Amino acid sequence: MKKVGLVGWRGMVGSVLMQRMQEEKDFDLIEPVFFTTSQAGQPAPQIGGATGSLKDAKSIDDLKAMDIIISCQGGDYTTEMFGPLRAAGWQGYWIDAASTLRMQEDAVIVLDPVNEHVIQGALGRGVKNYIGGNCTNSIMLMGVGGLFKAGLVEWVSSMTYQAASGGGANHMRELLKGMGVVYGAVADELATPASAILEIDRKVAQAIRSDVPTEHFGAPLAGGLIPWIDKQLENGQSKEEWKGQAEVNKILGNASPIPVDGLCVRIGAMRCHSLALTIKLKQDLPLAEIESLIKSGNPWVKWVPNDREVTVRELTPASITGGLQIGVGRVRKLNMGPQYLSAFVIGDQLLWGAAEPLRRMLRILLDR
Ligand SMILES: NC(=O)C1=CN([C@@H]2O[C@H](COP(=O)(O)OP(=O)(O)OC[C@H]3O[C@@H](n4cnc5c(N)ncnc54)[C@H](OP(=O)(O)O)[C@@H]3O)[C@@H](O)[C@H]2O)C=CC1
Ligand SMILES: N[C@@H](CC(=O)OP(=O)(O)O)C(=O)O
Repeated sequence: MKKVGLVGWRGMVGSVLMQRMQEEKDFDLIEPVFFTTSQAGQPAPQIGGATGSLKDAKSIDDLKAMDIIISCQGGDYTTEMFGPLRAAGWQGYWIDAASTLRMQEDAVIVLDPVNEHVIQGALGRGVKNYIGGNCTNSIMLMGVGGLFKAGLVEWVSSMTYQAASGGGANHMRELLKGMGVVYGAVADELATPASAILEIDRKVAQAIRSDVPTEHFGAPLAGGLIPWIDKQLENGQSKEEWKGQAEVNKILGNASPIPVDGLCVRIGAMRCHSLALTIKLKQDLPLAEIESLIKSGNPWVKWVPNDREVTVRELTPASITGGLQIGVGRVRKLNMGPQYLSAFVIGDQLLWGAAEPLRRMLRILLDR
């Protein structure tokens, strides 16, 4: 059995990965070894039949003993450990959630329902680094990958609605605390049906400006939104926006890049990322054909007809969160012309957005 080193297993992405690996019985196929950057020597978790103690995730010798390493520990860890580990002669497979290595020549961005051909080609060439994509990009491609596969996409404008979980556990907590602060500011008035709505609104605005915590997001998210995610680049894009075109084309293995651009916005959802897409198709196709191409993209596409009642029930974080289905709906032709299509795509940011592509890459390696 392959020795698989698990780094970052107790973080948010790592915990979702552990859950999925247990559900899919992946631990039956591996010898798991749990690592930590902070708790070396403490007992390993009771996951997947592991015994013994936690290994030091900074020990090159311990890491070198692994056939495969999966890291959900974050970019700083990858930056610190990956180079020295390879320099020490380690030849194993590195599977990672962090963005650090994504764009490197010797790394593949993994999303096998969309790019298994790219992954298999790279395995054949002896590539050893397999990195999960940015959550928004993975969710978009899981949603409308069928259109890309058919070679129909001329360009995509993608406006995102990204959940708090993209920032990590502390960001989710901050959102919830902020919601509590907003509610608390007007709890008495809400209990009194006769209270004046403008007074409630004034107090809420005051609470959002002054009292909602901003330590992690840098601005109040509860009751609002933040139209910037990640660093600022010189061309005016945010880093999150830059990843769209760079990663989507790398995932697809495109020789000539398809333009992908838009604005990335943080909203007060917990763990579902959504995207409102404008897609320019290379040709005018009937909607029924477009629907069948999108549905044929992969088995996780949940097609939601462009109908009010079903959309508000099925194409929402409340419906999608915690599951593997990727909702695709609001698909219609836009006024701009018959080749212009709208689509709304929504998925769980921690599943297809982070943990699931890594888990499936492990299975691809184990099945070889
Ligand atoms: N968040 C996301 O949605 C996405 C994240 N990623 C990547 O995954 C990386 C990890 O993200 P995420 O899982 O959100 O990070 P977390 O902050 O939840 O976890 C990272 C590490 O923090 C340490 N840690 C310290 N205190 C605690 C605690 N109380 N509970 C759990 N862990 C603790 C753990 O390491 P130790 O055991 O060594 O102390 C853990 O592995 C990101 O940096 C990013 O590179 C990629 C795509 C999406
Ligand atoms: N930046 C994403 C989450 C993330 O970790 O992305 P990446 O893996 O590309 O750094 C978000 O905030 O929603």
